[in-house]
Amino acid sequence: MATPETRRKPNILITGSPGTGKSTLGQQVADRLGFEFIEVSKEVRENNLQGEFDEQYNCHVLDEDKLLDHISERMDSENGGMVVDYHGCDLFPERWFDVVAVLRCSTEKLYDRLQARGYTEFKIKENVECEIFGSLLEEAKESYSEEIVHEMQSETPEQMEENVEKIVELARAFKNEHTEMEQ
Ligand SMILES: Nc1ncnc2c1ncn2[C@@H]1O[C@H](COP(=O)(O)OP(=O)(O)O)[C@@H](O)[C@H]1O
Repeated sequence: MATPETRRKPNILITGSPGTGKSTLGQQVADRLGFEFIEVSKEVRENNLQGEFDEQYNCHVLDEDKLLDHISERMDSENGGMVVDYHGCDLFPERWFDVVAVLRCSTEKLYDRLQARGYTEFKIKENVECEIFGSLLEEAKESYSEEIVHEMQSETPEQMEENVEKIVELARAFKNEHTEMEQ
């Protein structure tokens, strides 16, 4: 079972409230680094990892155990090089990640993005509140060592580009540190 000490390439988690830009950023980071991208919502849909239907949210809840089982082989591999995006982070084993990016966005922008997605007022309000309280940042800091948690603003295309660069840099720094240790 790989750990941050033994992994050849870093595993990267991109988290944040829905609509903050996780899947857009995750895909760009994976393309730049040649890493594999696990977009959790897509993985769940394509592999039937849903749990029960939630009437209030009008969607299926995630079956966390099924998801973890489904991705564990890739996440525990010594090779590393996985980019994962999900609007939660305390469900994953801490050993899986070397870099955790938490995306943040103003409530006005987030509201517009979620409305454009066709979310109900109820669901928009829940998600915007989650962002106002900084819930994901807190969850990330509680679940991972603070030095690997990076808060990033994701409101403009320029910030999207900066975030890609920053994560690519962090991934390279991880690789350099590990190569030095091996010498
Ligand atoms: N930094 C940003 N600048 C401009 N638009 C963005 C930014 N981040 C996300 N968006 C836009 O917001 C929408 C939601 O992004 P998405 O990546 O699907 O978010 P998430 O995966 O967090 O739900 C998309 O239309 C995307 O283009």
